[in-house]
Amino acid sequence: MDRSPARPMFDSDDPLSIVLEGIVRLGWALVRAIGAILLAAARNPVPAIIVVGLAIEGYVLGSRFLIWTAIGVLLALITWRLAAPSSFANTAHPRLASIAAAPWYRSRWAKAASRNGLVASDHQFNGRRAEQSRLPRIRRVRVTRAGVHTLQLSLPAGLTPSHVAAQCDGLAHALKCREARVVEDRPGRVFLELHRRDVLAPVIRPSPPKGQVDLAAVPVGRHEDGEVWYMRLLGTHVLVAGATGAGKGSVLWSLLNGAAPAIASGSLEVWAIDPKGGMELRPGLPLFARFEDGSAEQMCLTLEHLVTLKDVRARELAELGARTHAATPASPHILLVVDELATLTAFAERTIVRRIEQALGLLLTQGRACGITVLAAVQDPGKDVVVWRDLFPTRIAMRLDNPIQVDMVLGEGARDLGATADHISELTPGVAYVRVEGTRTQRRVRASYLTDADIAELAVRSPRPTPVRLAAAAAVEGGEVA
Ligand SMILES: Nc1ncnc2c1ncn2[C@@H]1O[C@H](COP(=O)(O)OP(=O)(O)OP(=O)(O)O)[C@@H](O)[C@H]1O
Repeated sequence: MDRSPARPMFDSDDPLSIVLEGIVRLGWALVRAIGAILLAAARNPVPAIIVVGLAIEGYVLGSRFLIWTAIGVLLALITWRLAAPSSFANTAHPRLASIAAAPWYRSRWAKAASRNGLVASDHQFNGRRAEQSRLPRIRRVRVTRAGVHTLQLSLPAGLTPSHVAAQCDGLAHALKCREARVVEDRPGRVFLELHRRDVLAPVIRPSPPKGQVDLAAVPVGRHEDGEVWYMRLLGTHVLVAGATGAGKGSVLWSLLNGAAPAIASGSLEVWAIDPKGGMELRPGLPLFARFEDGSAEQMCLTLEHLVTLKDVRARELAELGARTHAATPASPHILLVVDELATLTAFAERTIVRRIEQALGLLLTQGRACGITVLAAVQDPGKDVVVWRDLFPTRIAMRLDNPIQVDMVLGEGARDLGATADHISELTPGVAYVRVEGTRTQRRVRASYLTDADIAELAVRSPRPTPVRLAAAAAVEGGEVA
């Protein structure tokens, strides 16, 4: 659209030409206005139908009926709010809030975007200086049930989601919200999420046990948008990184709580290694098929047993011509939990360290197809741990000490895209950033919190069904079965 200063269409001072030009310009402005109204109606069909309905009613029945209609609608909404507050909060409130918020954001957007430098300009075009610049355009404003305001933006050529992400701080201040974050949409579009309050501030209670659990989506907490945070266990390994007190334990216990029906039915077997002397994991002993909190050598043996089991499974799969393991009670999916990866090798002799590293490397590189998932927690994602990082497809960044650690955990550029794990408050343990599978999008989440009593109840409710049935492991350890 050319917004350059008006140039005369007719090169003449003839009054008739001037009048004709005025008529053409007026006609064109009218066509554009009608087009804009139709486009707005197509994008917002419900408000458009309401406005058209009210206009017809006002025309046919007179303005008094319009007033009565408005009063009727207001009373109906108040009755709905009082009689069924949760249905109102889930259905009507987000829509009404979206309608109310849209004009506010549209009126402030141009100033907020241009003052934060979100402008695409043609510096030179065909040897001429460009005459215009463009801002991202708001396509839609939506308020979610959790109260997150989301602006869907169209990006002009020359701007990318990274440009918007880099200006999140400035946009948050300009649009009077606590935090702004970018979520990628399709090419040329992004969602700008505006968080007015921290919806993850209240402690989240664990979800009640379900009859069946899908190991591809185990509930562990809540997303910032109010949805359940599901974690995949099948076909992945999980790295949970966070400073001391960040709440790594709550991710682990929430996962075990969510997966409890599978543990009780025998389709998931949990092997636990607690190098910190069993302080974290020992309360869950009845859940574990194998538990080790002794010497580094014993922990090393446990890892090597699992490697042997992996080899047995790999051979069986090869004989069957299958490429991935299907969990059954006879051959369950195995979750190996290591509570502190760095401590595992910190105080061990060099030969043990080498054996541990070799076993862990084999499990991380070959375990997934054989139905083995490694979940490891680390306090410091420094040099020692970062070598393993790329072998963990699922990574969770809890409260970390500095921005460099955020990129160490989530990958290069994650901090710039909005994963501000170094800003997580010490008052909100369990809060973390996770990457959405298959995308560069990061989401803020919080794990549910199981008290000591909840953990004790979980251990009684969902113990493992039988002792470990690992012939291969027994062979390595001379017949010993945990
Ligand atoms: N999801 C949560 N919601 C609310 N409070 C939590 C949550 N997770 C942990 N906490 C609180 O924070 C404290 C520290 O949590 P936790 O021990 O799990 O941290 P950690 O990261 O495992 O620390 P460390 O590495 O030192 O063991 C807990 O005692 C608990 O009071």
